[in-house]
Amino acid sequence: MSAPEVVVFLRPGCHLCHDALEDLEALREQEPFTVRSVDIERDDRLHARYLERIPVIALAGEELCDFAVDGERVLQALRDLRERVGAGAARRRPTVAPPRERTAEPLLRASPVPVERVSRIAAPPMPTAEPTLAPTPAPATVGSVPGAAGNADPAAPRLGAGQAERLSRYLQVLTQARKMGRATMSSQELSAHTHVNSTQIRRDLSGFGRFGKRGVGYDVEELVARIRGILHTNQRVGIVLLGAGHLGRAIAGSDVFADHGFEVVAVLDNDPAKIGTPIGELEIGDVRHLAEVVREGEVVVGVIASPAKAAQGLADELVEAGVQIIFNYSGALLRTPPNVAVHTSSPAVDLLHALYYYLS
Ligand SMILES: NC(=O)c1ccc[n+]([C@@H]2O[C@H](COP(=O)([O-])OP(=O)(O)OC[C@H]3O[C@@H](n4cnc5c(N)ncnc54)[C@H](O)[C@@H]3O)[C@@H](O)[C@H]2O)c1
Repeated sequence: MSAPEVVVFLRPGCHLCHDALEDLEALREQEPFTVRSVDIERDDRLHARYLERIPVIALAGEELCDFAVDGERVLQALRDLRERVGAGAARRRPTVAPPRERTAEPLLRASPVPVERVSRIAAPPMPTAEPTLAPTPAPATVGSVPGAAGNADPAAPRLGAGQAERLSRYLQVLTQARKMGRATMSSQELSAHTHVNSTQIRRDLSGFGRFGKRGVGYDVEELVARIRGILHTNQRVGIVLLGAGHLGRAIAGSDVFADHGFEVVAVLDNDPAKIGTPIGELEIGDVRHLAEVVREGEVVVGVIASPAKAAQGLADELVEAGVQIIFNYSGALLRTPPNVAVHTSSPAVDLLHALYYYLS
């Protein structure tokens, strides 16, 4: 019997696919088989069918696993196939001519897809420098940072809102890990800290090149740089902080924003007793100079850390000054034009979420 053929549906640049080929190579020490790579990008039907699951590993027309090689499953399927072929050969033994032994059925035999024969398993070309995240349809996209667009990575793909949100969470955890002196982090660990399952994480990061190393994990430094490039936060983003009270002082004195490339260019308040006094490395400015500060400091984000009753007025002034992203700590329900993104921070939200699962 000639060696059965395992088919791997993949695309170039997918590091999970590359890992799968390496894993199959290792399995060949335990069972004899050949490997055929099929590039799904050469066939629309295969692309539509497998894009979200690559690498998909198949044997004799049956899909065995996706995202990664399940070694046990593949070996078992090979053994089963060997037995089936052996039994078939035994049943046909009375025939005069020795039967031509069955080999594994190629999946999608009629497919016109040109396939690449891999006699020795070799890694497919891995253009790791370019992100290959599939662009998501326009309505769910996240706009690039106004005012920082000149610095945006032109090669970075448009991300869906969910993808951008998850990448921001990965970045937050990885940045913290880096601060704590960590050089690597596994996808399982990233999953535990972000509450995103590790398959989703691997899928999100698979277009970023080969950052993960089996048994070692992601290189924290490299991945931080790469995600920041994709999220366009590898450049300075100016912030104006409104309200120099307890919260304003805490923010100004911490690196909560600085860690991610945000620079607090000014802290403004309306209390004459506070104006002109130091806060962090700055001096508290007069909120009446807001428009000027936004213009000269190339401010992109306005952070409201005032009492709720002052928040709408401050939001109006930010919009008037041209700011399109407002980070609202006050909890006030703000009315803003549709082109302005308001993010309201409430520590209670995450707790409410956690409580729901605890109680139900
Ligand atoms: N989301 C969170 O995690 C979180 C945490 C703490 C506080 N908060 C909220 O943040 C806000 C600030 O809390 P705090 O404890 O720092 O309050 P605070 O009273 O200590 O400070 C508020 C500051 O805003 C200034 N201010 C008032 N009106 C202003 C105006 N029109 N323009 C500019 N400055 C003005 C005040 O002079 C004061 O310095 C509150 O709305 C609070 O509920 C949110």
